[in-house]
Amino acid sequence: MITGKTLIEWGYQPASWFGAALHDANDAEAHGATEAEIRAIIAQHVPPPVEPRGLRAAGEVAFHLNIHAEGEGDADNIAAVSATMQELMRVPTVEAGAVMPDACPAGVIPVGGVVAVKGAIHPGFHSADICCSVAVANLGRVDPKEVLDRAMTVTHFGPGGRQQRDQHKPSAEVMDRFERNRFLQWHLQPMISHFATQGDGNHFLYVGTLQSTGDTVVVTHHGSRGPGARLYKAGMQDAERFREKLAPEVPKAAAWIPFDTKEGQDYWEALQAIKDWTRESHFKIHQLIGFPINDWFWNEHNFIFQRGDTFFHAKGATPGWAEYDRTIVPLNMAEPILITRGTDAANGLGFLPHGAGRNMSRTQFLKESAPAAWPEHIDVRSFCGTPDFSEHPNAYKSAATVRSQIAHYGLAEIVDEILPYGSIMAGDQPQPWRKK
Ligand SMILES: Nc1nc2c(ncn2[C@@H]2O[C@H](COP(=O)(O)O)[C@@H](O)[C@H]2O)c(=O)[nH]1
Ligand SMILES: [Mn+2]
Repeated sequence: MITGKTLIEWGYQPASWFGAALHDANDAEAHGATEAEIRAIIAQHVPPPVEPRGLRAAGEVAFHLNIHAEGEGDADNIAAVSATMQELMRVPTVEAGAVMPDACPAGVIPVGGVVAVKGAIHPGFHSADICCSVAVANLGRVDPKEVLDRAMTVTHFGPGGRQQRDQHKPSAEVMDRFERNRFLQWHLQPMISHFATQGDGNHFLYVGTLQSTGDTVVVTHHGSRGPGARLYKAGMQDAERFREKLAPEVPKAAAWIPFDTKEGQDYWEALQAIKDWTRESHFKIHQLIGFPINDWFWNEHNFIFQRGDTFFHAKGATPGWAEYDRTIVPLNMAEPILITRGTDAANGLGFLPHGAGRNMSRTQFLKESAPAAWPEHIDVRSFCGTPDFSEHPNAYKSAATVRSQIAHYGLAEIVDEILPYGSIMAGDQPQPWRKK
């Protein structure tokens, strides 16, 4: 009998074609074929070698730059973002690119960067915070202070998940999709313990009033937490295996999983399950606050979006086509949050900004500015007790500039605004690993 072990002894690497080859080989053996004849049958099943894809020449594919310098630090920031985009456009799967007005450099793809790709999923372009997103709940004419007080007792910030007595579950449908997906079925514990948690950094729970009606609304900002980070890690490992064969010249961080493979299909389904988990996680926090919800919407701003046969990888950009009737653009804790409607502009590849972005790192900001208080007109609370002033509004780029550049590049219209009352942030976390 010819088995996989036989094929390996004959010098083949295990691959998906083994099944059909073994079937035909054993059939031939049963009909009296010689080893030479069987070897010939096996050879017919071996797919032709794949020609590795190299990097494109610099400048071969252009990108749209929807940002221009207006304030201090903008020019350096734009130069760094453009340099990253120029390298990114050399990746052979990438067909188009765009930079949003809130862009800032960050690894292989800038924050505020969008790339259009055919037939491939690049986990490195959504990074660990898969499906970072914003969600709005309209609670009607209730007292914003009471909303913030209640929210402080029911949300969760900080590392890890909720204690067992305080845990909530996503829907049975989402849990079932996790259990059936080979990328997610190892992460059932954080799927529950991290549900309805917000993490840290610039994730927030913001309470404000709608400019159009005066209604009180809650806006949450967080992503897929531990389950998403684990999915990203597994996706990068699979992508690296493909990169070694398909495009060894491409940087590891830009590796991809071909969409039309079993791995590609499973990873895509895992992304959709993670997205639904994240949407439910926002909604659960809003429900826990305990007021009836009159209106609810959300959007992802760190995700891969499929339109036809193109996969738009958006690292910090808001989708702006008809399916997304109302989208949410936060700027900083002291500014209104914009309710936007994208224009599906070609120069934005259909996207609009997802915030204001930063011109300098948190560490640099604290070194240069070190604010000692939050702006007086807002009620800011630090979940972990100590304020994290790297989240001060001054740490972000000018909100006015981002607003004017949204208009200048025709990326969206602003349909309403949420005026700030106050926010809950994670606050400064003890980071014992940094003290070493
Ligand atoms: N309303 C608030 N907006 C904030 C706050 N901190 C940051 N931001 C804005 O959000 C975007 C999105 O950040 P990202 O992590 O998804 O890249 C950021 O660019 C800021 O403009 C806040 O406390 N309140
Ligand atoms: Mn985000």
